[in-house]
Amino acid sequence: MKVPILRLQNAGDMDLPSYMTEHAAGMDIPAAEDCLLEPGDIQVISTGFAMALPPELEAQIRPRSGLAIRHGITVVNAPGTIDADYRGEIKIGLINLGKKPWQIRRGERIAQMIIAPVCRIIWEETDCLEDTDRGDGGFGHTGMGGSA
Ligand SMILES: O=c1ccn([C@H]2C[C@H](O)[C@@H](COP(=O)(O)OP(=O)(O)OP(=O)(O)O)O2)c(=O)[nH]1
Ligand SMILES: [Mg+2]
Repeated sequence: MKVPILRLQNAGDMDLPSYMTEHAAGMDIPAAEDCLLEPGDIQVISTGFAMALPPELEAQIRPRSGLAIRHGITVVNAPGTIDADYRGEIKIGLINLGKKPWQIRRGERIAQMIIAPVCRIIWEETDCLEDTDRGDGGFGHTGMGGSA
C-alpha cells in the first residue's frame, strides 16, 4: 500500500524511515537533529517528515531494542500513537534511563514505526455483561506457576 509522505524543511536529503531487512515489521526512523540526552532526560526529537495514513491504519512508535537494552534509550510514551488524521511532523519522545549521557546525531536511527490496522467500535450500553470463568479476577488472578 502506498502512503503519502512529506519531507519537511529540516529533512533535507535525509533517508526516509525504512525497513532494514526483508521482513522487518517496523521501519527505522532517523533523527533529523542532534540531541544530547542526559541521564533521566526526556527530549522530543524531530524526524523531518509528515504523512497521511488512510483512516484504517495507525502508526506506533516503538523503541529500538538495542538502544533500549544496551543503553537505556527508549521511547517514553511507547508505543507512541500516530493517528491517521495527524498531518504534523512525526516526533519521537525519548528518555535516557541509563547512567551515562547519550549523544544522538542527525541521521541516526532512534526508534521504529509499525503500521497497524485500527478497529473502531460503537458502544452498546447494557445493564449486565456476559459471564466468563475469569469474571472480575485480574492482576495475577491465575497465579505464577505452570498450568499444573
Ligand atoms: O510519539 C508520538 C506520539 C504522537 N505524535 C503525534 C501524532 C498523534 O496523532 C498526535 C497526538 O498524539 P496522542 O493522541 O498520543 O497525544 P495526546 O496527548 O492525546 O494529544 P492530542 O490531544 O493532540 O490527541 O501527536 C507523535 O508525533 N509522536
Ligand atoms: Mg490524543
